Amino acid sequence: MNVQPSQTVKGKDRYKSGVMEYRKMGYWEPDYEPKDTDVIACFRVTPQDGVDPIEASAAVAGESSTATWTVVWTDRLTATEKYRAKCYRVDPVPGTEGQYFAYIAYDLDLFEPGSISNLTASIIGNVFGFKPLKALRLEDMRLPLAYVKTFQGPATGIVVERERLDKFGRPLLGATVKPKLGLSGRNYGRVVYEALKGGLDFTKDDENINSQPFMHWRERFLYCMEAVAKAEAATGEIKGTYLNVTAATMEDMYERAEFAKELGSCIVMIDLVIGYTAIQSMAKWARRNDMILHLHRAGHSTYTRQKAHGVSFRVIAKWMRLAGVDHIHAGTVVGKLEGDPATTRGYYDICREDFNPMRLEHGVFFDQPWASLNKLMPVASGGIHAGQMHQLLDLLGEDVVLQFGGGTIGHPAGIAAGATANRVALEAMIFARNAGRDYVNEGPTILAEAARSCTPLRQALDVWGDVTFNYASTDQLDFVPTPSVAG
Ligand SMILES: O=C(COP(=O)(O)O)[C@H](O)[C@H](O)COP(=O)(O)O
Ligand SMILES: [Mg+2]
Repeated sequence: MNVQPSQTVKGKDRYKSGVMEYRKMGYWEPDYEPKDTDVIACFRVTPQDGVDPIEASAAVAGESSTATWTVVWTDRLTATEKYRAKCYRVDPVPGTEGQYFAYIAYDLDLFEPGSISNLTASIIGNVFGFKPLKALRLEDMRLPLAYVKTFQGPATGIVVERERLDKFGRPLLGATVKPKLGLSGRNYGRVVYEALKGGLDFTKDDENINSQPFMHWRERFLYCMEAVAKAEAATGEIKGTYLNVTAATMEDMYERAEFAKELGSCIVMIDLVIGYTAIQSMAKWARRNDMILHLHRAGHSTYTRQKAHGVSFRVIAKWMRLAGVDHIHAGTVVGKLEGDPATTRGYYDICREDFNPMRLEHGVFFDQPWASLNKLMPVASGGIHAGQMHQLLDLLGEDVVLQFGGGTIGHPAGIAAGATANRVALEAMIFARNAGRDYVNEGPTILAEAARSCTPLRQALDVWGDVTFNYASTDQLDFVPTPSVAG
């Protein structure tokens, strides 16, 4: 592919009525140097057959900022050179035919401060349906410091969460109550009590538990908080249960969250499907009310999982850190759901670092400052069990919630035994790590040693020790971008 110089039409020809290619309208500017205050997006563009990649990329810049399909004279009433997004670099995706990484810079004034809805209405607004493109994926974004500063960020943050829970030096342990649907409030509360008493720090509602005929929300909240209080009394530890306040309206969500607070809960939960504005509203509520806010990423795989089309989860993670949730499901690598190790590592870094350096090997395309926004606790959940503890600690680190739903509740000796197995496995692994042992390679031995004096752990290893989910990932990093060939 040849380098194409700027083709922006200058002078009065630029505003002559009619259709003009996007690259001629000023949306392809290979000499443009992004400003520190620009928002930058990297898209994976798959043009239709016969469509020039530079023109396709310029069109993405145009349609996600100021352009329409034809020249409009009203551009001249604005500072159009400033407001036009500029595609300044296009690289072929190495090893993949017909796909290109397009880098686009947006002036900060195009965005309302502190609004994910406004940001996304531009960046992923119309452009994903644009006919000359076969597919489009938002791979990553660089959010400038000046913009990051306009967001609240995580309501509580990892440091304060640990202080409130009085738990340090190890991952937190949780479990999703199963079955997902159908339990009555009283039976549900029993699961919560058993799991917390057995050694977990948290239990949680599943993404689709709201207020159904078999258990209305108040019933669930009452039984769950009774279970938390009893488990705290029995163990002397602080416990929590993520009460899912997801509902049809903001008013309903506030009502549920207020009730959770009234009952003494330290945490509430929402689902990603409630939408960006609702998430930001709940984050502000959580900050005002000293609550931890857990986000389940329900629905994300509909647009994050396919490499060629949609939005990478690393971008969703960035948006959610800005939006202000405290927990986010970010993948397990070894569990039942999609999670390439290198890609997942990138997500975890986005949640937990104060500054993300560009790390192409983890899919992170840009340096990203976080301006001291609180850190976001990643949550690993989905088909994990005690036999993987060494791998989980190695892959995911210490600031993470490990959630074993089936891997607690499905234990042959019952829920409390399942929780104990997980707690003992975790503490044995942390102890081995802190004692300087090679816990990754010796992991199975360390677990077997611990299981000698812990029957629940032995039973868990007997049942699940060999369970793995080995499938090809659909969202692997297939590239280390080479220097630009067009820009
Ligand atoms: O119910 C579960 C896990 O249950 P279990 O522990 O029984 O498998 C969660 O909804 C998923 O993990 C979400 O996935 P993700 O965390 O990837 O968003
Ligand atoms: Mg679930």
